[in-house]
Amino acid sequence: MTIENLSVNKSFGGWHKQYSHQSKTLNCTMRFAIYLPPQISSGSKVPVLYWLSGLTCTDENFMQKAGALRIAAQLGIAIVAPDTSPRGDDVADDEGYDLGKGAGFYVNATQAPWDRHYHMYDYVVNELPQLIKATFPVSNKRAIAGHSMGGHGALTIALRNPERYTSVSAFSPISNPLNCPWGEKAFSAYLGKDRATWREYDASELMRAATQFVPALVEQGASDDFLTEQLKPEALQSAANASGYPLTLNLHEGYDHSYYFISSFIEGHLRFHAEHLNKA
Ligand SMILES: N[C@@H](CCC(=O)N[C@@H](CS)C(=O)NCC(=O)O)C(=O)O
Repeated sequence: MTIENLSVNKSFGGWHKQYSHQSKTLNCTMRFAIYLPPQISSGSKVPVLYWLSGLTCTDENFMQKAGALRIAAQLGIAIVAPDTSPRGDDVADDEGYDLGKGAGFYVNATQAPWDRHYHMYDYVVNELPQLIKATFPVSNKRAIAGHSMGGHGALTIALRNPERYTSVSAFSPISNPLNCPWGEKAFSAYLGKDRATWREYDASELMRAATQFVPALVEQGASDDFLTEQLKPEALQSAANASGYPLTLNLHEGYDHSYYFISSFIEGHLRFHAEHLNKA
């Protein structure tokens, strides 16, 4: 496992770093970012929050715009931000911003031409955490969070792997991709026509059937342009009610879909994760 360091920036006493590596799972070269808090200087192993970004993003959007690093430094949490899809000239793409590069949807594609590279589910669940553990001073404690498409990714990954994550949170997640245009377009392409195969990537379906619980926190802006057609947090709430899932869903008057919204509430999410990551 060779990885190459691309950048280092000291920030709030810790370090923001970007790396590239050859991913076996995605069959291409990938970039990710990690924030290492100051606590690693004393030889401590720190827990990790994985952040999954939304459509059109790379590893950079969250690290530059969310205002998370000051709080992560205080709390002693590392943050890992992967890219949102496989990358490279030989990777299949689409003209739309909501399919192909920048839009991997955190699934394992089964349909050509996408199945050659688009295995973001396995990358985030298996390969990336193994690489992070082998390379950085991190403990086995892991949490996961994300925005929009990344909120869908974080919720579905935590719901399917409850033993791996202490907590999950999301901003403006695509909560019911089976029943929205973004989800229908991406899942038809990546997973094919059989909608039965889509269910394992739908947060509301998974939450409704859940028997093992990972504490979940969701933030949603009431003035988000995507709220009614694409995001459907009411489907997630009704699923949580059905299974008794420990979901806290907060709706915020006037906030939209942007990083202005995320940066307004990120501190609460980091503190929520710290509380669960620091439990024995
Ligand atoms: N039509 C929009 C949709 C993309 C969008 O809103 N992306 C969100 C995630 S779903 C985002 O985080 N954009 C990058 C940013 O704000 O830094 C665009 O192409 O700009």
